[in-house]
Amino acid sequence: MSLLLSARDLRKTYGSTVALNGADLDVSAGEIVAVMGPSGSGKSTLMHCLAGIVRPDSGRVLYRDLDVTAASDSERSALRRGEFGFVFQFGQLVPELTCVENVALPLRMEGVKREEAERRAQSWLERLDVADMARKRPGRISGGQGQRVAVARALVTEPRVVFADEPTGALDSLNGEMVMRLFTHCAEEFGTAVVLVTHEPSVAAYSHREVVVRDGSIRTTAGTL
Ligand SMILES: Nc1ncnc2c1ncn2[C@@H]1O[C@H](COP(=O)(O)OP(=O)(O)OP(=O)(O)O)[C@@H](O)[C@H]1O
Repeated sequence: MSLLLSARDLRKTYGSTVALNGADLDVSAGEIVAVMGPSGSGKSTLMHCLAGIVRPDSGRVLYRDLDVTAASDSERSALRRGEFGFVFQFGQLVPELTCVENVALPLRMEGVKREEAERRAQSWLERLDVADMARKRPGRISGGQGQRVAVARALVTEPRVVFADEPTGALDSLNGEMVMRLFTHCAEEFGTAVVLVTHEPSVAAYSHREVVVRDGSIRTTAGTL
């Protein structure tokens, strides 16, 4: 499978805290990579650098032919909107919008008409077994339901790369498996790459490759591919 993302020697400090200390990672199309490691080791910072949300102090991230680290803010936001999908732990759904409007939002931002965007959003809500929540606002549904709505929103644009920070953290094991099976399906069918941070070995078991971040760099890799 072709290489999509390539990070070399990423370094990032916050004041005197070293968050990344020379991290390297390659991610190919169709690959699910589980990023593991202790709290504070730099996992989220690594993901944010890969996704062009945080600019590293030094080092380089390439997405296909684009140097993400050197790209302008508008190029990076176009990349995030058009090519990437995100599932983060907290604060991801817009509270004033219904669930179906939340899922449709990335499509609306790309100029898709409301009716078509909501039809596509509804079909993803169905795949995640939260179709009944479509007309409710996020404050009226459970944390686990909200997490599945957020997964639907990340996948609705059929992104080339999904970045997911603990995507199954609020889910029971059956729903966690459902989300991981859906990621596996997207990887196999559409060549979607999935970079996910998890502490759960049962979730990491769905990945093709596990990487462990320690003290801001990748320390070990175990491959099953
Ligand atoms: N915006 C920030 N400002 C200051 N320090 C930060 C910031 N983001 C991260 N850090 C620090 O950088 C280090 C790495 O943080 P990061 O969130 O990447 O770790 P993590 O492995 O994702 O942790 P966790 O598993 O607890 O989410 C930590 O010491 C953290 O406190």
